[in-house]
Amino acid sequence: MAQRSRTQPQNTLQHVRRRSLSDPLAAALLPPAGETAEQREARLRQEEEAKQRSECIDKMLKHDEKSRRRKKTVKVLLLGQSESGKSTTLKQFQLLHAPAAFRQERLAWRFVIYLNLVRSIRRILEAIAPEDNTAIDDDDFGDSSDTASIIISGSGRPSSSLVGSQPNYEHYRRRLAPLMELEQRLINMLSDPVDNDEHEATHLPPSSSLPADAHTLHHAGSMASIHHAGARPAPRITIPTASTSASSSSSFAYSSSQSSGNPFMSPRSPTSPATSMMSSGSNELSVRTGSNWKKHFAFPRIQSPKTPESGEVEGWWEDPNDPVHTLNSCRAAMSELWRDPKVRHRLDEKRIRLEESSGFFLDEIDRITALMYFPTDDDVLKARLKTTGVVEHTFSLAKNSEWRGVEWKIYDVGGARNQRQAWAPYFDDVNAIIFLAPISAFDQVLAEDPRVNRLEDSFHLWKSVIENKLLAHVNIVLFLNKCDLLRKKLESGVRLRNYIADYNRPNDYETVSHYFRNRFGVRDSILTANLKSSSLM
Ligand SMILES: Nc1nc2c(ncn2[C@@H]2O[C@H](COP(=O)(O)OP(=O)(O)OP(=O)(O)O)[C@@H](O)[C@H]2O)c(=O)[nH]1
Ligand SMILES: [Mg+2]
Repeated sequence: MAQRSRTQPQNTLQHVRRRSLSDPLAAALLPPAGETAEQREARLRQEEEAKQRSECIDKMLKHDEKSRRRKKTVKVLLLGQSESGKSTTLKQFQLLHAPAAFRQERLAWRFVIYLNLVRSIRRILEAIAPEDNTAIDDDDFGDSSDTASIIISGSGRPSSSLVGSQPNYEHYRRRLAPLMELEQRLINMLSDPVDNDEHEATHLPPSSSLPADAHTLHHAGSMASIHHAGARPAPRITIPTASTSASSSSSFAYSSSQSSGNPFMSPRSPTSPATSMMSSGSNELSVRTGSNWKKHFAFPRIQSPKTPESGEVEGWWEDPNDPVHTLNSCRAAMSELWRDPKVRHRLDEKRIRLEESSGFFLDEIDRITALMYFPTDDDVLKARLKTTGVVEHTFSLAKNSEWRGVEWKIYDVGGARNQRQAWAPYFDDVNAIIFLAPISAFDQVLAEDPRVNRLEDSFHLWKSVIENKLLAHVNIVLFLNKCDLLRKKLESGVRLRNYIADYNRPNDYETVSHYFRNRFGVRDSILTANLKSSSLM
């Protein structure tokens, strides 16, 4: 055996020498001629060590690659103006992919839903207030600058015939006064849950008073974490505001009081049919909550059974201080108010369509004010809470999904104008952007600036995103959102032609939505270029 092992390398050597005639690499690796037995042994030992080192490196590389694949992260940024539906889209992701966590938090949304309902009631009371005193007393209603979201469209002003002959709604105001006190209490509760730590915001300034770099956030998931707006260095980037960019680049053929060059009809124009356009949520209260608000409210105080002997369930409804009691005691007055034909007529006169506004729960007063009300998935999706700052949500898809092993990070941002400066720092680091444009908003104006049409703002925001060089490598998905509201709006007789003068096609949903699809740039050359550079086309 020993003899064989000594002669075998010589045979191999001869073989290699023969091969080396035609193989330059093999020739370069040939042992030196006249190699002694000791030299050969040392060389073979070195070769063996090198081979082991190489195998070890291969193993490490394979391991690194495996763990890199295991930890692959996809980052998605949700963009769009305020109330475009970003947080709702995120909730839908959560419901689909992390339903257990979503459902665990449902109870926490109870207070947001109550607040939405109370604010709709306040909005009605404001609308039916005597003409010479449209603002409701601060004593009754807290900060009167905070109104619920409303949608107003069409050309109508309140009929002058109503002035002076208004029914007296005083009894509603009297019966519903406890709700106005409750509104403030709910706001305080949401902003200041008892287990908030001292580093989190614990107060609720109206949105108008939020500093431009507001960095306190609310989040919508147990897996959320907070990103302070200033946490990343911002690359140089400009997101033009609609008011500065509207006149120059729009390819929209909107009619207008065109002297300004603004293709959208000005809501202030005396000749515009949009004279009564109002903000969708003027001075909407921004609830600045810390990350603990859901944790605090999500754990129901339910004990079942109440005692070993009884089958009764004990819960929050037995706490006399729970907000549900005030709501429950006002439910009859709320229902009467909402069903009162004169009140509805007044809302129609003022072109206020609360049923299309954010956080609309007026059709479900009885269910929502029930003592044992527990929000459904749909209720949570419908609940409206404005986002301030940027919130990061992390989750993984189901194990059997083709995306298993991939970690998803979704960034939900505030869409109001004073929030948009927080977007840019995320641009250089995301894989995809989902941009939401609510196409039902063609007859609305921004809450932050009632001179700007919401659709116009959305369009210019969209353009500034797709034209942005920093985003040239990013996959951009456009969601034309609130299609259900668009359909309802058109069916109720609101005419797109009144807002886009050279729109001369039918006013049905299919034609209008197709028109918006085109307008939002599926044919846009810049979008095409961006999609090409990101290998999507
Ligand atoms: N009817 C209808 N309502 C929607 C749709 N998408 C969102 N909403 C509602 O619109 C309201 C506003 O949606 P949000 O998701 O809070 O809007 P946002 O873009 O996060 O707004 P900001 O946080 O202010 O930037 C919520 O009450 C949602 O339930 C939709 O497609 N149809
Ligand atoms: Mg939001």
